[in-house]
Amino acid sequence: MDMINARFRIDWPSFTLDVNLTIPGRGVTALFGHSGSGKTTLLRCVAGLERPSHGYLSVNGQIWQGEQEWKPTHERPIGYVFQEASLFSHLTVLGNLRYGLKRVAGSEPAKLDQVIELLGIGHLLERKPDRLSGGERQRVGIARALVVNPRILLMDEPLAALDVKRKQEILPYLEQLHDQLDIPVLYVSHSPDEVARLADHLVVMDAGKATATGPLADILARIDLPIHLGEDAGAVLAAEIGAVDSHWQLARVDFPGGSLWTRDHGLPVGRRVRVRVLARDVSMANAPPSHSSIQNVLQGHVDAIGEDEHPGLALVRVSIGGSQLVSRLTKRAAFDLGLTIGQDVWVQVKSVALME
Ligand SMILES: Nc1ncnc2c1ncn2[C@@H]1O[C@H](COP(=O)(O)OP(=O)(O)OP(=O)(O)O)[C@@H](O)[C@H]1O
Repeated sequence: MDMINARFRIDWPSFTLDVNLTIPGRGVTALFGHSGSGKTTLLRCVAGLERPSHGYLSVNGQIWQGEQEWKPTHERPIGYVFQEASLFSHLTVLGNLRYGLKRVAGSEPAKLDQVIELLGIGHLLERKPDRLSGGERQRVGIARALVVNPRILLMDEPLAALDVKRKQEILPYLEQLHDQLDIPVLYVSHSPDEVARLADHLVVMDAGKATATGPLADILARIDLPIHLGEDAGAVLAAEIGAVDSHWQLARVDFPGGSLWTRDHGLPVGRRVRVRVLARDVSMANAPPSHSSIQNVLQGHVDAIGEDEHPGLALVRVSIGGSQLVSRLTKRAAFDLGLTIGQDVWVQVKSVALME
């Protein structure tokens, strides 16, 4: 089975990286954690830019680092995308992509046309980099990383240097990477929103260690992790558009165990989507609510109770059929409801973010 196995130990005077990871060999794995937790250092180890004293790395069956082996960076088939794309200013976009192609030694280059289409940069090919917006530059940077036909794509906060509008512009292209690329992507981010939209798999980094690793929905629904997300705490559900109410312009998203109504985005019935439900938008009751303007009411049972960042708040995980939602409520409300593990509850969901 396709896998990435990575074991690295680095001892610097003020920082130790010590990880032992198995990551799927396909899809987007986000390396998520606070500043200084070691995300970039881990990415650099995979790229061969750091040489850990103890290390092992195999990427889908190829060993890049072992007891005896060490492949230097230029022999590793990687694509690397940084916060800001450093394009050659004297070359056009096409010139920059062709320059990238020269790096391909021995292996078949990616199909240039496919990469250009994937990133939607066909209309920019004759432009020089100084006539591109930040988001366009970054799309060209990603295309350049892909033309070398890498076996893994490493992305280090590729949206961090962009303003909100540019981020929104580039996110749909990044979302397509899941479906269209058959190589693994390691994506460094400290934005919960980006991670919720883009990642399939999550590695949570804290002080040089990987404190949790697993499928995105499972890790986000864990309420016992040392990394708290504050206002961004919540769950992500894999769902499908189940029905559209064109009169009220609403769409129903179905997920294992239930369904929720949200604004219609014009997506067809049957389309697979992701749904993000923030913990602050989920309230709880121990009887079915009778007079409420909130239409999204689901029945489930409490399966975990944990601490929030704020001492007056609790995080409660509720299991609904095969899915889990997280609710954030005051400890006083939790006490008043007499919440215990296994208790039946009704959750009301005030707002649902639909991600295509
Ligand atoms: N070459 C180096 N020598 C010594 N210490 C280093 C070196 N490179 C990074 N560090 C330290 O290692 C720690 C982890 O840095 P790293 O850049 O991997 O964190 P990060 O999680 O990517 O942070 P950010 O989100 O801010 O980019 C930091 O304390 C940093 O100062």
